[in-house]
Amino acid sequence: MRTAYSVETVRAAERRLMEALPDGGLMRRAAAGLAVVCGEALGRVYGARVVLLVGSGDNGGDALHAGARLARRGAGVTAVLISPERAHAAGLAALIAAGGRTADVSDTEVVRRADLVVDGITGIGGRGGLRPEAVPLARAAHQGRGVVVAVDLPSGVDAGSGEVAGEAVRADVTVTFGAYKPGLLIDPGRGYAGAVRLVDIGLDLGVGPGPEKDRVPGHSDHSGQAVTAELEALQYADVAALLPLPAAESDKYRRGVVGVAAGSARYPGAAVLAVAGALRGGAGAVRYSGHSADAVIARYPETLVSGGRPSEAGRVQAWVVGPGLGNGTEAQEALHDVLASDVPVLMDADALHLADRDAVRGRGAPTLLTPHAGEAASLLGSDRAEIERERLAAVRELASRYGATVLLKGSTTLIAAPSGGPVRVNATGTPWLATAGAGDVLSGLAGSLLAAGLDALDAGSAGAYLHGLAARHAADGAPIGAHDVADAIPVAWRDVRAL
Ligand SMILES: NC(=O)C1=CN([C@@H]2O[C@H](COP(=O)(O)OP(=O)(O)OC[C@H]3O[C@@H](n4cnc5c(N)ncnc54)[C@H](OP(=O)(O)O)[C@@H]3O)[C@@H](O)[C@H]2O)[C@@H](O)CC1
Ligand SMILES: Nc1ncnc2c1ncn2[C@@H]1O[C@H](COP(=O)(O)OP(=O)(O)O)[C@@H](O)[C@H]1O
Ligand SMILES: [K+]
Repeated sequence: MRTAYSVETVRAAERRLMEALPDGGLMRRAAAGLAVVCGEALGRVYGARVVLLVGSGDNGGDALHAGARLARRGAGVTAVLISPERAHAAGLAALIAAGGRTADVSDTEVVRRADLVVDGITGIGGRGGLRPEAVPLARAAHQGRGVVVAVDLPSGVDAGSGEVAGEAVRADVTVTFGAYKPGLLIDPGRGYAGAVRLVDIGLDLGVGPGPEKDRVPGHSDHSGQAVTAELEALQYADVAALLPLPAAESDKYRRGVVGVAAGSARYPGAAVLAVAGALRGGAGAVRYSGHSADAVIARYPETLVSGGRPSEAGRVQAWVVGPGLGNGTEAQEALHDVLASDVPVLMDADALHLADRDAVRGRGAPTLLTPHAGEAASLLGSDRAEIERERLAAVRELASRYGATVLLKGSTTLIAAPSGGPVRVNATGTPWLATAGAGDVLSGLAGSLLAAGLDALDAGSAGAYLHGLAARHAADGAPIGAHDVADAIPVAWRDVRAL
């Protein structure tokens, strides 16, 4: 499990550690790790042209100390000081003592010519996008020939949310200290970070190795304070441990039956795609209820179809409702039946528009909502752009309002439980997944995992993981249709289980 912590949590852990270390000791650790990654990025340090973009806080101090190390190894190091009078004094002295020099903030040419640009404008203390004086430097770094290494996080990215208000540095590599920050894992910030390298500076966040310990919410650190991760990203091994596997005594019913209430005369394809996902999600059988039975059977003859209402379809262990359902009376009846059932329900697409909030909140069994940003915006009375800017806040707000687990789709997929706790983030997707019907496949897949017995948070996050991985396998650099994603789900399972 990869975890990210809030800025407040990281700062508190830093304070505790700083008290135990000599003055400047923590920054020297950070700078040493940063210099190692810079050296790797350069390949050959001796004779390289290194430019440091130095802001007025400790982030600039890290850059200056790392620059001093590179200068001692024979690099030509120039520090562009954005506020010369406020630059980190000890860092600047170390750089000058090591033979480095300074340049004026207007000198974008030196940035353009550098082999390596180290972005130390702002770290976790940054607020808002880059200020105007820093923008030309960030642009020059992007346009120049050198590799860009961001210190702690790309300047201009909000550490807590990934929001980018205005411009931000585009890094090839980000060297982050002590713990991942949410802004490195959530778009748009994630898109600015490049490859993220975590440097251990000895912070104690109460996090041990292995997924079990990481998963304990409110795990206690040395000071006795509860430390809860802000975000969790499942890794291969975590997903492998969650996947339902048939045992010797399994039969199709014991593996779980998933019901799919989807499709309409107008949108039969959505039913076919949801069933396609459901058949590959680990349930032993898929029941289909609705008006697209002929289309479903034609493509997937193994489906148990019924043309009546979901309440007449027979026993299932979880329902998927919504894709292509439409909004007529029959759609409302189907949704009513499904919500009245005592099994977990995944609601997607039209079901999200039709559902009454109190009906969802009042359910005894778990509910998983899977909106994309547009659907989330209409549920929250907001607009799509705002949801995409502040995904973390949006998914938490929805989970709390609906008393349900919410999976917010998009370039970054986030899954939040109604009880709070760490939000899951999934990064296996690819922009090739932005294709019509891909969400229908996900709803079937995650619903099938629910029917097989996973809880809503695990079903959503393991489903999103497999879905993204399947898309990567299917696309492999070329456009794909949603059915290709469904076809590649077994490849993704094998990939995860191969560990
Ligand atoms: N704490 C520790 O133990 C350790 C911390 N470490 C390092 O310290 C970093 C945190 O340092 P920090 O707290 O000094 O804040 P930092 O990120 O440098 O930025 C604040 C400065 O930037 C300015 N500024 C703000 N917004 C801006 C904007 N949009 N555009 C431009 N400028 C802006 C703001 O100026 P002001 O608002 O006062 O005018 C203020 O002066 C952390 O990320 C890590 O790298 C490591 O060494 C490990 C040990
Ligand atoms: N830029 C992107 N990068 C990665 N995944 C994406 C991107 N855009 C969309 N997706 C994923 O593609 C799927 C699209 O689902 P959705 O928006 O519901 O489409 P549809 O309604 O056509 O099925 C979701 O799983 C979403 O997370
Ligand atoms: K930075």
